[in-house]
Amino acid sequence: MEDKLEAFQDFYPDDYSHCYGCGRLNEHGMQIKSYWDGEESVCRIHPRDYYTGGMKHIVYGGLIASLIDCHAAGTAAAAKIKELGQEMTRETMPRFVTANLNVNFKAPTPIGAEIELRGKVLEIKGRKVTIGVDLIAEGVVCAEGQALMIQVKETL
Ligand SMILES: CCCCCCCCCCCCCC(=O)SCCNC(=O)CCNC(=O)[C@H](O)C(C)(C)COP(=O)(O)OP(=O)(O)OC[C@H]1O[C@@H](n2cnc3c(N)ncnc32)[C@H](O)[C@@H]1OP(=O)(O)O
Repeated sequence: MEDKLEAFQDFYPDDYSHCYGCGRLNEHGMQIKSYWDGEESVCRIHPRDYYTGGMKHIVYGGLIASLIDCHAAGTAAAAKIKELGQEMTRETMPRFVTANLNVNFKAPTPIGAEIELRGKVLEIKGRKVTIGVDLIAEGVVCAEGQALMIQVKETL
């Protein structure tokens, strides 16, 4: 039976599905899944309890940056295809890589809590898409990120 395609990352073709953060074919990765929620994108994940950042009860900052990065990459692809007025398919989905990523760590992110990432499309300018992402745990915005994503030329 064919897999149910729903999340942005499910539309990445196999060759582009090995990312540690979002590749559905990376069995050791986080395999995050991002979706539209109105004009925003959303991703929810429960990081394993060994992703600790120094102290046992907080999440490692590098993981936080990875989550923001990969959610922004998926949101950029979904936003671009929406701008083009096309449907997401494995044939049409554009691929984006990170050119620049900034993260402000605002509060410790508790281990064990569900993390919600909420993405906003800030700008689409040709191949360049800028995404803002809030990382929220237990109702607190623990980190804010902004990513400049560039569309891979072969997928233009
Ligand atoms: C090939 C990789 C495949 C990945 C598949 C992903 C699948 C999904 C997985 C998701 C993975 C999750 C995410 C990950 O982890 S992705 C992994 C981490 N990221 C990378 O490894 C990317 C490495 N960098 C590159 O490959 C190239 O530099 C890219 C492709 C980004 C651009 O090189 P390219 O030759 O294509 O384009 P260009 O140089 O003509 O620039 C074009 C425009 O962009 C502007 N600009 C460029 N850089 C910057 C900057 N730092 N700040 C501000 N602006 C910048 C530039 O001024 C120009 O603007 P304009 O003059 O047009 O106005």
